[in-house]
Amino acid sequence: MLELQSVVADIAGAPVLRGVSLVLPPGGRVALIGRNGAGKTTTLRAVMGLLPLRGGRVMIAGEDATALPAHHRTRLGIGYAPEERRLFGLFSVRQNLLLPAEVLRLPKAEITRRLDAVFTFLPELATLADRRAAGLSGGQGKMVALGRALMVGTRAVLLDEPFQGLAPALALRYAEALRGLHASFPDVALLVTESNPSLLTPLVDQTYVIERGEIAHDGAMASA
Ligand SMILES: Nc1ncnc2c1ncn2[C@@H]1O[C@H](COP(=O)(O)OP(=O)(O)OP(=O)(O)O)[C@@H](O)[C@H]1O
Repeated sequence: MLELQSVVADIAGAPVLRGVSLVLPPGGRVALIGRNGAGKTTTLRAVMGLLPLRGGRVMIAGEDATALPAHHRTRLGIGYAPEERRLFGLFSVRQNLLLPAEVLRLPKAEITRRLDAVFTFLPELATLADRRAAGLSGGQGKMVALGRALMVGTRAVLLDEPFQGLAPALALRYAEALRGLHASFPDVALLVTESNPSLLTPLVDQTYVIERGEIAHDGAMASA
């Protein structure tokens, strides 16, 4: 569904990704584990087309997406929840969820269908729907960011360190939601980053370890 082939990228003249290759199969669940600064965020940004590549290719659904602008990648069904959520504070939770689907000019009935599916999957978002995003806790905001990624991520969602800064009870709830993702959205593949492998390994089929911009190790995990 998604494949990085020897992706090389620099930031401010310094090499940050040094030939990263990874495969996210359709409906698969993959973790990208690495210390702070290892290149996890940059890898996800490379998938989304948010930084120029010096080498390599990004394949999405069998198509070479390397030269495609970010909004085209979203249109191919990739939802992205960045680490720092980036919600619109003055907008309600519902408006934040609707926005990316409206930007894609999806038909109204399809947007409603997706919003219903997200509310069924994350009922806490239905409860918060009319609240302004600015008034949410960090953990609530992470849930909204997950829901927002699912509004457009019909093929894959990319979650950047979703557990970072979550209180333990919310981390448990978030992990429970990720465990249920496949049952509710069987076609949606999951690529999730984290610095602490113990949080994610029970939730994924495959894990890649990134160190200083290089994939150091990959292996299949026992399924949850
Ligand atoms: N805007 C920038 N300017 C200069 N260097 C940057 C910039 N953004 C990232 N880097 C560098 O690129 C490298 C990889 O950063 P990246 O954010 O991808 O790491 P990460 O694995 O996601 O870690 P973190 O957990 O800190 O987010 C780091 O060495 C970082 O210092």
